[in-house]
Amino acid sequence: MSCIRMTDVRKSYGDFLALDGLSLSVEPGETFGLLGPNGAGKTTTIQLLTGQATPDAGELSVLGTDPATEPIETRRRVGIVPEKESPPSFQSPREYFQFVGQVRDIDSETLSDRIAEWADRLAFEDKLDAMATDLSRGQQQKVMISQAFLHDPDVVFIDEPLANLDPIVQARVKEFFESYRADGNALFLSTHHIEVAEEICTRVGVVGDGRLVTERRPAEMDADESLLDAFVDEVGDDPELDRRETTPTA
Ligand SMILES: Nc1ncnc2c1ncn2[C@@H]1O[C@H](COP(=O)(O)OP(=O)(O)OP(=O)(O)O)[C@@H](O)[C@H]1O
Repeated sequence: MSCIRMTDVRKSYGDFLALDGLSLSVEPGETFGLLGPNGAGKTTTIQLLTGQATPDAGELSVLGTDPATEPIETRRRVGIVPEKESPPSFQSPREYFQFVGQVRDIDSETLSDRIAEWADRLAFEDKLDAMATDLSRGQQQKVMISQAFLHDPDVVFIDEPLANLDPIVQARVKEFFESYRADGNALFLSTHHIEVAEEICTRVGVVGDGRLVTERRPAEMDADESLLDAFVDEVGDDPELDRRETTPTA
């Protein structure tokens, strides 16, 4: 069974058609990357799949749950690192993780082991008890990545997974992603960094015109093919896509 399935999903904001029949699926063991121009609908797609927004039409399924009608059940099963979000400013990372542990029903021994494991993996043990407001952007990103995996979810959604991370931490995150994927879980990433998508994704989809316009498997691409060329060919001349105004019904 697919971990993630979207079929003919449409989503408008007022008159503005953000998704126009988007279909995709992600299987266990995949790292799926979503590429697309600014405003193409990547964040909207993640919001729909994680129960933060509801579609106007179409079908959604995440680990056998429907995020539109069972958002709490979906969020219990997945991890999320949303775009532009930080840990709560007046909590320490440890306090925030304890809160996540309570909401996600993680027993205290397991939780303290996982906090230690993530602080070690991403090298922020010395900041575990600092106020989040005093952390750098990169340190906040480390906390946000860690919280997404604390409850051992089967699918994790991350917007710009390597943003603000130094090269050593990036390497550790990539190594973890690879083992997480290889264990039969799925990662759903959204990024503007084509080289990141090329390096860490097993499959990449390009969104344009509110739909998935092409897909590539980086490992299977010919030496003379590039994801950048595929991206430019499909969406390069149309950054603010003229489809968007839905025709008013008189
Ligand atoms: N709440 C909203 N109200 C109105 N329009 C919205 C809303 N949220 C998103 N949109 C519009 O829907 C389109 C898709 O937005 P979305 O954030 O999904 O794009 P994106 O691919 O994540 O963009 P970026 O790469 O710039 O982050 C954009 O044109 C955006 O302006």
